[in-house]
Amino acid sequence: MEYQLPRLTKMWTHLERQAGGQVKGMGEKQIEVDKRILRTQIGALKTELDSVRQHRKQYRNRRLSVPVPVVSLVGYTNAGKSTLLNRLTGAAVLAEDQLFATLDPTTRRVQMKSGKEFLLTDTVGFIQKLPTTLVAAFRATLEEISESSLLVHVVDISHPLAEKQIEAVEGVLSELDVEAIPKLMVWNKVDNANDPQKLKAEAAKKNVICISALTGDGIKEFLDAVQTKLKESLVRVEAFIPYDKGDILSTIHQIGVVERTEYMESGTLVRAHVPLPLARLLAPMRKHAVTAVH
Ligand SMILES: Nc1nc2c(ncn2[C@@H]2O[C@H](COP(=O)(O)OP(=O)(O)OP(=O)(O)O)[C@@H](O)[C@H]2O)c(=O)[nH]1
Ligand SMILES: [Mg+2]
Repeated sequence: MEYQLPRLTKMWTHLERQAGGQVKGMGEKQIEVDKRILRTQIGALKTELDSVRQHRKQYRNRRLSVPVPVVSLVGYTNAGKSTLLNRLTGAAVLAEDQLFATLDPTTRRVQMKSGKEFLLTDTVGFIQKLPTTLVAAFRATLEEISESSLLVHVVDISHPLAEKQIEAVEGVLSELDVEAIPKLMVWNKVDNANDPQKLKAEAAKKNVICISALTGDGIKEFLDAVQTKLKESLVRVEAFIPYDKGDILSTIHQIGVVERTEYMESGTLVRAHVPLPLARLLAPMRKHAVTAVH
């Protein structure tokens, strides 16, 4: 609509022509009315975007209290992100969690066979040459990408312009300031490719995972790769957990890798590798660790 606004001018000149120049300024008036309607609609949409933004922020804050790593699916529109999310919902490894389902409809909790878990989030698809004003609008839904532990870039490798789409996605990502977040590239729709075997050989060389969200091909490899990447992004912490915070200790065991625990008089001293959100949550207890050691 913002794009349309300054381009309305020429739309009504035919009215004047039809009237044979009798009613000069007729089109002019109509343009003003149209502009007013557009401005009202733009205003309403902006208010709505703001409330979406607020909502998602609340989701994120609530998620922080359950510090499971968040994995975001990003990629060009139509790459198969939503299909992949849904495929995982159907897989045995995934536990649909009511809590999260109500928290955020585009986020699912995935539980691995190892017992580890993560949240998988679907995002809006990217497109080429996104106008700057649109980037701003999308930002509301894309903000949470920047808080993920891992970005999974889903590519429709069967698309003739796959290379260009990859570039476009990387371009948008660079605008979102997420360079520091680990990434995993996934070539989707291998079932649709001319030579799936050749593609898989090529992918193996590039550390890319080949999947078909449609047939389920490669899903196990995908989950393994996510697991490995998440492990690599863990942060080493040492914290003192008081006995009345036993739930935190079990969370550490559940989503982190525990190196050492030492039971002390008033709590447990634990050394572990944990996802960044959990490390943040443990920050106040890490101070205690210093006093406990000395
Ligand atoms: N052949 C084939 N088709 C697939 C595969 N995965 C997804 N599709 C199809 O691709 C189309 C787009 O899938 P979506 O999951 O909606 O794509 P998306 O990335 O979520 O798209 P946006 O939400 O627009 O960004 C659908 O028609 C899917 O059925 C796959 O592995 N193989
Ligand atoms: Mg989608």
